[in-house]
Amino acid sequence: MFRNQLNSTNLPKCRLFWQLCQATTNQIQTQTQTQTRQFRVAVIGAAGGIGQPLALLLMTNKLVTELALHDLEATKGFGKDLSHISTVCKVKPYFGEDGMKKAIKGSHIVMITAGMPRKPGQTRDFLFDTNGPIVARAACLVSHYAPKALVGIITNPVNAVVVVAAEAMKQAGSYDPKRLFGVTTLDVVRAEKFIGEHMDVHPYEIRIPVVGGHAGTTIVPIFSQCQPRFKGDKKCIASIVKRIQTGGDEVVRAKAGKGSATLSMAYAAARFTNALMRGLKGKSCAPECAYVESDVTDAPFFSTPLTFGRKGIKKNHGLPKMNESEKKQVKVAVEALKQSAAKGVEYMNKMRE
Ligand SMILES: NC(=O)C1=CN([C@@H]2O[C@H](COP(=O)(O)OP(=O)(O)OC[C@H]3O[C@@H](n4cnc5c(N)ncnc54)[C@H](O)[C@@H]3O)[C@@H](O)[C@H]2O)C=CC1
Ligand SMILES: O=C([O-])CC(=O)C(=O)O
Repeated sequence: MFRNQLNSTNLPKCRLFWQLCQATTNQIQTQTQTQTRQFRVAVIGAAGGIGQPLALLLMTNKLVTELALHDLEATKGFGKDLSHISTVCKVKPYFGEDGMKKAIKGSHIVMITAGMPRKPGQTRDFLFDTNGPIVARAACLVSHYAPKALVGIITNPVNAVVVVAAEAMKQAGSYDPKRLFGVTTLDVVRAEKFIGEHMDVHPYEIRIPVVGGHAGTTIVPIFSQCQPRFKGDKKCIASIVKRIQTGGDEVVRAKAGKGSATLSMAYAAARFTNALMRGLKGKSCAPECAYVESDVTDAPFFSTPLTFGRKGIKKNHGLPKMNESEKKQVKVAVEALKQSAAKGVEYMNKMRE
């Protein structure tokens, strides 16, 4: 409105007055932008295949004020590159062992993508021995240096390393189950894409909960709750469910030894981070599924639709209504997830000994 007034034809034509008005408008716009852009987000593993495009997407998010980029590899080069993008977001590159602590300190959100991706023929579980300790250390540092931060874990195997993170935080003295998330958004993104293609509907219009975990049959898309209503027979549903469950393998095969999903994952992680930030700001956002500690099933961690608030999870919406076939799939997922959780706990108990 103020801007419209300034642009009004009633303004005196005096040049100096006009320049002053313009300067004030710019100042107001800058202040408004600065006031709405207020989160420091740390990306751990930032130089990697997911980390770089995730940093780029976050750089363009109006809610991010500062991006802390950490990797064992140098982040200075691509950090400098990003810092030339004309948004008000500041870029802070960190590297090396000590850098992780500095990147985490003061962050409102910490997205962990550090660790090995799998190769053709490997399961996500194969990565546990390598990635478990990386996630444990990052979680421990969050517990010490940013205990109020919301933490999104992308690193695989999500089903087990999120439990490792929880145990590491408990051992470090500060763990809040409302603030720790295994990022399963890529499963939802894939479901929206594949269903959208099948129904010839824009993927943005598809809403479907994908519950459970993030590996094979632990990924359970609830087609009976798909909106708009899914059009297709049982055989068709089974084939799309299979494609969602093996979407990761599809990409790993196509990349033929050069890693796993990176760009689609960065898109999914940026969407998830945006939902967390909207929650922190007290703004509304459609529920997103994530793998969190819960008592919704017998598995200690389970992905269900969540609404976010200023302290992380505001509401866990629990399991959606399901048909008999979906209930059976959830049962299978729960058994597998109980084992993954036990593996995470056992690992951290051994570390303590
Ligand atoms: N949750 C999900 O849906 C998905 C998870 N992933 C997982 O994300 C992880 C990362 O994948 P990419 O980015 O493709 O791998 P990448 O190998 O391209 O990048 C990983 C980065 O982590 C860094 N790193 C390793 N140890 C570190 C440490 N201790 N501290 C800081 N940085 C460290 C590496 O230097 C590297 O730059 C993998 O475990 C992969 O399986 C991948 C796709 C989807
Ligand atoms: O499959 C992998 O290893 C990476 C991943 O989690 C996915 O693409 O869903």
